[in-house]
Amino acid sequence: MKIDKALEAIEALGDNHIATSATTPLREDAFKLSDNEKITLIREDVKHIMETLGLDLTDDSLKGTPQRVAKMFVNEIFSGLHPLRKPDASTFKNNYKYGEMLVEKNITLYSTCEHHLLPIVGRAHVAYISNGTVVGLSKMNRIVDYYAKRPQVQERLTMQIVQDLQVVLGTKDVACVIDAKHLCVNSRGIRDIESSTVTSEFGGKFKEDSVKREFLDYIKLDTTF
Ligand SMILES: Nc1nc2c(ncn2[C@@H]2O[C@H](COP(=O)(O)OP(=O)(O)OP(=O)(O)O)[C@@H](O)[C@H]2O)c(=O)[nH]1
Ligand SMILES: [Zn+2]
Repeated sequence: MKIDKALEAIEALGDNHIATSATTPLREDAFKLSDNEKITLIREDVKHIMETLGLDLTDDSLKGTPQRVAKMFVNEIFSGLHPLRKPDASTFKNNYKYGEMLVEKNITLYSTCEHHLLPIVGRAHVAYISNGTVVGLSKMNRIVDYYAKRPQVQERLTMQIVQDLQVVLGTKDVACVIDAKHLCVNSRGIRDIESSTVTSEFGGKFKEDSVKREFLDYIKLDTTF
């Protein structure tokens, strides 16, 4: 069942290469190799990088690194590239007729900057106003995590979260704010440890000043992460 769903998703991608700017740029053959085949190839690539740097891969502490990094790329930090891993977002009818904004705030976010392959660490805040459908709370955290587990730019990540929830909930009234630190800015290059990046996407009613303000008041950006 899940495989059929994944194949559908892969086909949809195939027809939609250019799509919107919020689509992760993927090759047409992105899912031809199995995860295990990818791990084997990446292991050799990491080994090559380490050897080129002059490291002795017979050392007890280093010898497992290529396999460890390959597994981490495929199964963990870039696992959200695979449509098969998209979370099932259980939805329910809004029988209790809750008509106000729902905010899931301070969602822990770990992603990877696609320019340097260094961590992005921060918080995502997601909100929606139901038009008859509600989604399980944890599913919002899961959707954030799924898109975060890709090489990302923060702008695209923010838009992907909103666009996905708009489909799941059948409404444009969805918003997301992300406040995150990019280690490529904090730990290398300009090495500005204090700066963080805020991005936002406001759909439907969230474009209205009063609704946007209510959401921003709820989340009162907490910069302690
Ligand atoms: N817009 C955007 N830029 C990002 C994001 N993550 C990293 N970057 C930036 O991507 C840019 C890449 O610029 P380059 O000049 O090619 O890279 P670089 O020589 O390593 O640049 P420095 O980081 O300034 O040393 C840098 O300015 C990064 O700060 C992101 O999520 N969104
Ligand atoms: Zn970067």
